[in-house]
Amino acid sequence: MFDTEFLDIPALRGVHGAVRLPGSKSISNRVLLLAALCEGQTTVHDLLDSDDTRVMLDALRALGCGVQVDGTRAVIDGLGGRARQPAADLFLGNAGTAMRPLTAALAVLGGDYQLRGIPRMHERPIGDLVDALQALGCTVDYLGTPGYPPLRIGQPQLRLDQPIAVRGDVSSQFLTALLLALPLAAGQPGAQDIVIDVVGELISQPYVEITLQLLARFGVRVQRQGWSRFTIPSGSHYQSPGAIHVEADASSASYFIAAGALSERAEGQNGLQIDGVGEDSIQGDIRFVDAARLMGADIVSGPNWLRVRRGAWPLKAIDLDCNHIPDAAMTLAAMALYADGPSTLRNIASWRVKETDRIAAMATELRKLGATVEEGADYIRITPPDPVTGWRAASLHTYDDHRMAMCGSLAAFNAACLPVRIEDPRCVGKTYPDYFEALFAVAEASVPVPVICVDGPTASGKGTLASEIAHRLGYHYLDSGALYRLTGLAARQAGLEPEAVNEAEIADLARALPVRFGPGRVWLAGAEVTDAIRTEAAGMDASRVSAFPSVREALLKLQHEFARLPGLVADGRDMGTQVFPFAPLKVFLTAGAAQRAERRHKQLISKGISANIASLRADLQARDARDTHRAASPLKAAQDALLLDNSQLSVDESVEQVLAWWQARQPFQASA
Ligand SMILES: Nc1ncnc2c1ncn2[C@@H]1O[C@H](COP(=O)(O)OP(=O)(O)O)[C@@H](O)[C@H]1O
Ligand SMILES: Nc1ccn([C@@H]2O[C@H](COP(=O)(O)OP(=O)(O)O)[C@@H](O)[C@H]2O)c(=O)n1
Repeated sequence: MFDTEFLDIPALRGVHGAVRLPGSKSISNRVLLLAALCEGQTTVHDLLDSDDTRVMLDALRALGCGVQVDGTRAVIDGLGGRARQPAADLFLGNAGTAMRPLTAALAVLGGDYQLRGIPRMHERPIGDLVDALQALGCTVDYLGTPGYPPLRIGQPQLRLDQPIAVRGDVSSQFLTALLLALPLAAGQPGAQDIVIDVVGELISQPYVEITLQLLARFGVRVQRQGWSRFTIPSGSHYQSPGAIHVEADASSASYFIAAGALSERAEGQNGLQIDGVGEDSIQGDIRFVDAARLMGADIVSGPNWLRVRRGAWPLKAIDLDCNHIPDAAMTLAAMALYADGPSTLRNIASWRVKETDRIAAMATELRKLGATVEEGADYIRITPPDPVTGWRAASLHTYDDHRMAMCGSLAAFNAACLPVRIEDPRCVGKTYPDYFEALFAVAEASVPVPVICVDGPTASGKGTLASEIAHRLGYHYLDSGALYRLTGLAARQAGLEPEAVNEAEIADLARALPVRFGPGRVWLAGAEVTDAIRTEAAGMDASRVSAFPSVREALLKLQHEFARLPGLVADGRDMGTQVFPFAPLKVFLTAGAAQRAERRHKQLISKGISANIASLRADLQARDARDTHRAASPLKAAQDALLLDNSQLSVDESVEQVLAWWQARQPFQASA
């Protein structure tokens, strides 16, 4: 997951290959609650691992439920219709799929519970559900603003002989919450059939359909008359199905369907394969496929998969009632940027009460990209920018809303080849923590991937600076010196002295270096050598093998492979002069020999290695001399490099300076 302040996505040409989607949020949280309420143990496979599911799991633990999670597999010991903890204070973040059904289930079970979330959760209405629960005898009180969480739940005096009325035109989650909770009462001795009447037109019916299907999996068959009356038969009770698989998330699929439809078609490529969900999915958002087809996407489907590529181009503008796909419809708004005229998405009033006011947010951000946007109480109309001259490089605010961030990434497919900045990319953690990684794994940039080079003499702080810049930008990091150190070590292991007579053999080793990098660690031929390549002797060997032109040539391809989306920071001696000569920012980092010797001394002492400053200084000057005077790629500043002497600067000051240089070269307007 990208944990950076912002993420810059270079312009993208297309996507190809295959992507496997994470589990559905709606199904995951419903299944977790049902598994907790039922009798027996349930193993949940392919569970989504995200902020919202973590919130639900924590709540279930707080209620005394046995919960074991191992990646995407969870084993839940059902409570058998009783909360084991009669009192609890539950923090539910911004997860509507946890707040609503837990409120209903706990209100029906009774106890002393408080349910709260982040400030935005306290602005999301829940009054219609509370009204319905109070009418049937539950005790639910507001702890803050009436009509909104936080809530306090007490003991109920249930009256279930009359039909229960619930509004269906604000959020279908209220009905879902009651449908999940009331079977807990239907199984009690002497209980009658429980009838729920929906007041107003029920929106988001497909989500209710998911609820009904999952209830059936847990042994409760609800009878439905149209979409207005639901009957839970007396005697219903929850029974574990033993094991259950969560389908991949159809809403998450929408971003890749859109990306496939926006991709330039290339010879020999067969579009993007999306695994984990097919057109026969039980999730309502799969109907996004039809909407994407209306806009021109070329989509085929099989059991549990979809394949997408560009069909009509530009996309066709649409005028569509999106009530049946409220979440995925946001993706249509992003696709509308590429249409042949204005597109109107209607009947989307529910957008206003989601993670943020999504109509207002979408209008503001699409305007920044150059679109003309009209918004109404329950619709949005988007006129796309001129494909070549109308686009702007925008820094998109994401409102702590995962879908705003994922939709924003689709702006990177613009033909003007402008990058797009996504602020707070971490917000995708709500439903799809690895969204950007998944996108970058299948995406191809339409411009060279941005590279920042940091070259300079030994112990000037290149590694420290470059890895911190990479961390701050979410870029990959290449420690090119490590490749020479690895080559030196591989030569030693093969019994080869780093001398000219062995150059050809050492170059052969370098060409097929069996190396693997992990965060802060490195392996050579399967054995970890993170520390072994850091000794001064290994540094000296590295310096010697690096003087051989054929070794440098052999390592070139490997170094180029590090330049992957979204970008790279590379440190070494010749990053800016030889390896990445077209890099948009080159920094030549220096510091006085005395300071460098002192830093290296401190670094070694802190690792428990004894060292002498005078001999370190002599060594580094010898290394400087060899690196500077060798014929092959000598150490020197590229002509267009910016010089940074950090003798008197702290690490932070150096980092801020380089970030400021980088920002100054970006085309983004600051976000208001
Ligand atoms: N600007 C700086 N001020 C003070 N110490 C620094 C600075 N930059 C790096 N250092 C320290 O100097 C040591 C050597 O830095 P390193 O990044 O390993 O250098 P290089 O990669 O250039 O050989 C490290 O212990 C690091 O913390
Ligand atoms: N791009 C690079 C990186 C390192 N090197 C060589 O490899 C040796 C080890 O690199 P390093 O970056 O780990 O070394 P230090 O700067 O930490 O001493 C250096 O002394 C250079 O001689 C190179 O020639 N070209």
